[in-house]
Amino acid sequence: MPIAYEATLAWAQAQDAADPLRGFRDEFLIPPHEDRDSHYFCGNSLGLQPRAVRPALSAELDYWGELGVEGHFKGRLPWMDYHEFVRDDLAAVVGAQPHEVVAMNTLGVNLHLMMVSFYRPTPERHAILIEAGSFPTDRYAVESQVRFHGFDPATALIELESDQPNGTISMEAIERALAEHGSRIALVMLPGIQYRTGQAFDLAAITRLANRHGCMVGFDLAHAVGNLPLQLHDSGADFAIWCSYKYLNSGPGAVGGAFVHERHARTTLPRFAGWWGHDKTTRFQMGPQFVPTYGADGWQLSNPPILALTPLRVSLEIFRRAGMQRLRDKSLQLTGYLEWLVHSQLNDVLEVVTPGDPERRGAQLSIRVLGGREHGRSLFEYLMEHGIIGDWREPDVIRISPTPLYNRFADCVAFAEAVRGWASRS
Ligand SMILES: Cc1ncc(COP(=O)(O)O)c(C=O)c1O
Ligand SMILES: Nc1ccccc1C(=O)C[C@H](N)C(=O)O
Repeated sequence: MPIAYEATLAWAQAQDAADPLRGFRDEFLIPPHEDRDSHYFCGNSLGLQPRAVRPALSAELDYWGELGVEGHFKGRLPWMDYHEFVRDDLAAVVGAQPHEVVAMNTLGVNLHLMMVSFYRPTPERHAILIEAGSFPTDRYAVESQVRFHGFDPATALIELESDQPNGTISMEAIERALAEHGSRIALVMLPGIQYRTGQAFDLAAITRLANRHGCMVGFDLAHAVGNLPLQLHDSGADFAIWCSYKYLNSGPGAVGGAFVHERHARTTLPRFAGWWGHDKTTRFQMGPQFVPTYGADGWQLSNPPILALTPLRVSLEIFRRAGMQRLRDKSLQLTGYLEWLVHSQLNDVLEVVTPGDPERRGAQLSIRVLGGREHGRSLFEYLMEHGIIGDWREPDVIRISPTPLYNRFADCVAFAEAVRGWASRS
């Protein structure tokens, strides 16, 4: 049953007190503003630090200090197999089989590595479908891959234009693009959640459509991982990639991730190879012949950065305890409340860009200030000065993302009060 929202701090605090996930907030360091906690709505850009990260890092440094090279084989979690210690929890977060996921590299690097295998252009079929206004890395990566294969981005890059209010894209638009260009599209490469609009896409429906036209399908899940419960295996996508510094709270520049569907686990498609992708039972025979490990692990190049994987391991333990579905349930309430506050209290100054249907969004609301960009910048700066931490995306959007692990209903009230303070300033 929908909750009857109220705009008061007392009501919000009562919700926070009754929240079954409320204890998780204490597991994070909340950046202070003056002498209090800030209202941190920027988990869509850089998630907060779990308190358990520092001691876990310290433990690895101790192993290194005490064991040296022996740390690869000894210690509580020997470094040799370290990426495997995050595998099951990562698979649970993205809805995959454990051998379909690997934590490695960073998002942009993984996007390129995946395209090496899954963008196999031919003269007849060499186009890539991507959304117009995509995150720059995605645009640069697909364009550079097209050029790398000797094709011309002017014809080989098909950018899906928004056909709905506020820059969002309907399934019908995707259907139309595939009906028109499907036979020449080699790869459909779309986001799980679009970074600027906050729109969530139906991965399974897109994959079904694309497969009907014989296209490979990959998803950039930077803004979806740890935000929406995903079912990557069931979606049927060929691959997906993501970063871990947003909702996964694994720290600036954290180790990213990749999903490769089980049907490609033994693929003979080309890939860029390195020794950590080689079958681990024979890796140390040091032979010249590359024999890829079954599954996503076979795309690894290097032995993993242990100090960088540690925060991911710690963070994923938190996700295991919280559970993606419980996080999503709270997220629906929190973001629904924030949206309700904007619509009912602030509609003279703000409009929400993100779709109103909760199934078509995650935690993030992209908000536009009525009256134009300068008003938007002014509100954004006012919010930051008052300890309401969101982010600004050109040309005119403020992104506010209440995350269920550490945000409270009371944060949403603080946001609304700050907007009112800005609107009524002299
Ligand atoms: C959608 C999207 N793609 C790509 C990137 C770039 O990722 P990285 O710098 O980790 O390669 C980001 C932001 O980090 C992003 O939001
Ligand atoms: N790494 C950063 C460093 C500085 C400022 C932003 C970022 C981001 O990651 C932004 C994020 N990807 C976004 O969706 O805008």
